[in-house]
Amino acid sequence: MLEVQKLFSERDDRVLFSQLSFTLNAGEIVQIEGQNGSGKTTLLRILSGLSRNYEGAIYWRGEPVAEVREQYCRELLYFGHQAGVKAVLTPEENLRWYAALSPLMDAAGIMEALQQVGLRGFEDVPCHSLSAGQNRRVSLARLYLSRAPLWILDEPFTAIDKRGVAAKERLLLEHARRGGSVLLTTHHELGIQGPVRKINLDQLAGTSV
Ligand SMILES: Nc1ncnc2c1ncn2[C@@H]1O[C@H](COP(=O)(O)OP(=O)(O)OP(=O)(O)O)[C@@H](O)[C@H]1O
Repeated sequence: MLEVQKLFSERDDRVLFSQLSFTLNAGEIVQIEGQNGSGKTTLLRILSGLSRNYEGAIYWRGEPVAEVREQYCRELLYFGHQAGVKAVLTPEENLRWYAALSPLMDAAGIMEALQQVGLRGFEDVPCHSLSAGQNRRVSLARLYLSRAPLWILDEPFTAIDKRGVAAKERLLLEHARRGGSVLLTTHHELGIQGPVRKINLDQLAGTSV
């Protein structure tokens, strides 16, 4: 589904990765590993179309991403470092806003999604009154609503407690079993028993995998 060829990126004259090539297939979960500052977020931002700071080629369903950008963005769910939640809105309003932006979000499932992330009872509370972990949970609730085939998730488990992490890991596995693909970074050791492939930027920058 997603193919990366000979990707090169540098920051402040420091090469983060070069000649980085890999494929993310349907039904696969790929974890990008690497030490702090190795370029994981940079890579995910490039693949999400948020950064053009790269050389190399990115293909979506066999087509250069630049030529199918609209379709690619529609089929992509990106979860970044920031919770991406509007503080003045409630959890329910935030999810309705997301659903209005994406045709691949199931607005009818919002209350169930809030239940799944443990936020029933908080649906009407402005997000500025919620904790950091609860705000991350509002954003993570999008995973329960999304029918986007490609999930790119940057540190999705930050500030999430153990039970929450286990539930999200199950969700990633279900997504892969339905034929979806997941590309994620996490410093947390994944407990997923399934199709997880790892790419270590420390070891593999400059090579093909
Ligand atoms: N806004 C920025 N301006 C300039 N350089 C930056 C910026 N953000 C990151 N960098 C540089 O790019 C490099 C890669 O950063 P990146 O955030 O991709 O690393 P990471 O592997 O995700 O790190 P972490 O595990 O700490 O989240 C870092 O060494 C940093 O010096």
